[in-house]
Amino acid sequence: MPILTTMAKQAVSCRLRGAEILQSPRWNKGTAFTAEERSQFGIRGRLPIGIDNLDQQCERAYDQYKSRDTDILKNSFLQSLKSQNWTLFYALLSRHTSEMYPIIYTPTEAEAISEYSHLFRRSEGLFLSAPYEDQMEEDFLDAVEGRELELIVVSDAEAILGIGDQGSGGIGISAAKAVIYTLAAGIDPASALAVTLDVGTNNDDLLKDELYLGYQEKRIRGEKYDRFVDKFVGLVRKHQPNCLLHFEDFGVSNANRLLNKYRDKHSVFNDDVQGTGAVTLRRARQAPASIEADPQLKDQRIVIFGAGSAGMGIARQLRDAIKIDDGLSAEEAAKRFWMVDRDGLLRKELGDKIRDEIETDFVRKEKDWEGADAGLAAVIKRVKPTVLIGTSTSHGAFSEEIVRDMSKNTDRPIIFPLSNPISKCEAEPKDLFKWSDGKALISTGSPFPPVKIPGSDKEYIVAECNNALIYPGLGRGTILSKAKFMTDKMIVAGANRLAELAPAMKDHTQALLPDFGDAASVNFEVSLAVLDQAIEEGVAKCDVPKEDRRKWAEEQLWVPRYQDYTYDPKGEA
Ligand SMILES: NC(=O)c1ccc[n+]([C@@H]2O[C@H](COP(=O)([O-])OP(=O)(O)OC[C@H]3O[C@@H](n4cnc5c(N)ncnc54)[C@H](O)[C@@H]3O)[C@@H](O)[C@H]2O)c1
Ligand SMILES: O=C(O)C[C@H](O)C(=O)O
Ligand SMILES: [Mg+2]
Repeated sequence: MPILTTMAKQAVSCRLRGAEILQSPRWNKGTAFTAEERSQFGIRGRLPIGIDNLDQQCERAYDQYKSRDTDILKNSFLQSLKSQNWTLFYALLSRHTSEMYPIIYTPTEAEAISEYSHLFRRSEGLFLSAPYEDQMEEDFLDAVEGRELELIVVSDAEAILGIGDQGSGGIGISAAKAVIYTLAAGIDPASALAVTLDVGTNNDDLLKDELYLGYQEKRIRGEKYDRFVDKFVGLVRKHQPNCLLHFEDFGVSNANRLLNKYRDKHSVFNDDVQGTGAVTLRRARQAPASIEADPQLKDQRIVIFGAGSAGMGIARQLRDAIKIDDGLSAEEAAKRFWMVDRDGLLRKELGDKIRDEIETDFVRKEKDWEGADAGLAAVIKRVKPTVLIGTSTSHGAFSEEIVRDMSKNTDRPIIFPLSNPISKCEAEPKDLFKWSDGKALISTGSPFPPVKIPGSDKEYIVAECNNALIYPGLGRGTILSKAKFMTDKMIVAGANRLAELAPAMKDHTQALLPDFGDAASVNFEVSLAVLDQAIEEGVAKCDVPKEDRRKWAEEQLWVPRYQDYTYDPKGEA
């Protein structure tokens, strides 16, 4: 689906001329500069005489894209296009969204990040590095260039997808998430900034790599780390008080802790904790709707494998939903969960091995777990779960034995191997389908092709349960509302709207989450729900009458379309 269209923008005045305008991805039109603009901006002789429109440019760029043989080469091509011309880059993506999503985002982006120092050609975003802590404000202001930002995506790169500590390569995830905000939620790329906090790396390969480009020391920890992050958040609050601060892929000991530290001080959002929780809640709620027994969430027995940022975020969201729907206490609702991590089931016996921020409600207290085998396979045998969610980064952990055991006890086992990229996924959909005799309801974190249903010409569509289906809309709604904080109720409102948009709501044979090709229209609806909730809750700083909100929000979408320029030495740059 093409990106939503909006009102045409006025001609803008620009003060860049000559090579400068051609080298600015924000302003550059390449061969689409008109004859008049070429003359005004002093670039007539710098371009071939032919003049293209955006469609022609997209056609040429698509041919070039197609000629790259591998996904990583396609990714490099698109990165390079982005550094040259934002309008063309986003116009191309919006014409080929389903095809290019996995190239600019998960899973290919993981490969680009892990090879960052070797593939490096041109930098983007802002690197705040530990040795330059005292110069942080200067570096921040230089990168912001006097703009009023709507969005900052920041990562310290300690837990990139499932591929772990990637040091300075983490800029790739901040930039990729920002791209999705523009593509799926119409955020103007000039009002977004990707940031990496380069606090060192504990990745031995990077520490040894002569070409590594980041701060080549062990990570700073403890008070020093907290001071560094605090200084950064302080700068955002001081210079960009209305900007949404999106945290991405922080390590497990920091993700939830930092979210809780800042969430009542500024508009912050942790995608791995809150975005993943929200999208999985919608997916888990809808799965039972497609089976005969139609059990409620509270009737499910839920095993989550990988009790990190995403696993715990999902557990908390699902627990809160059960609590609200059924009037249960948090403690009672938590009894539906069995959290399994490296040391097996989170159970009382583990004592100090359980991380501080894990609520005791999620730790099993039953005496008969003491001294018992508490590994995943044993837990599946004893607990007989109806839902199994993977956020462990442990490739292949959902074995044939586990899936067959689970399938013995439930008509339609709900199995979501959510770890990214594909090399970390707990199981492949085709295997889950086979081992469950076609009964499993499957969702994955990375894209997978449909599974052929044996003995039929039909295919099972594997819904992609990735936070990108919801975070752009959650963020956009918060930005539109100028809310001081992103509240839990705003997230739930967005998640509920997402649920209504699943193709399966109209036709049970269809996918249980919308397709990524529809991400722009889906996230637009999510953003409206978040905006409504923020206004209703009284946290919004804007107050647009309800009947005008849709049109008002549409008018503010950035769309990849060329505007007319006039040269003005006092214009924008
Ligand atoms: N689909 C999505 O939208 C989505 C969103 C967020 C995260 N994820 C994926 O989930 C995975 C985890 O991400 P995270 O941010 O929670 O990371 P994290 O580091 O915070 O958590 C990972 C957890 O898994 C545990 N673990 C690691 N190896 C294990 C093993 N062999 N057995 C059992 N437990 C093990 C760790 O101890 C940790 O508690 C990643 O692959 C990430 O890509 C997917
Ligand atoms: O980046 C993604 O694809 C989803 C998620 O944020 C992750 O960390 O895996
Ligand atoms: Mg993430």
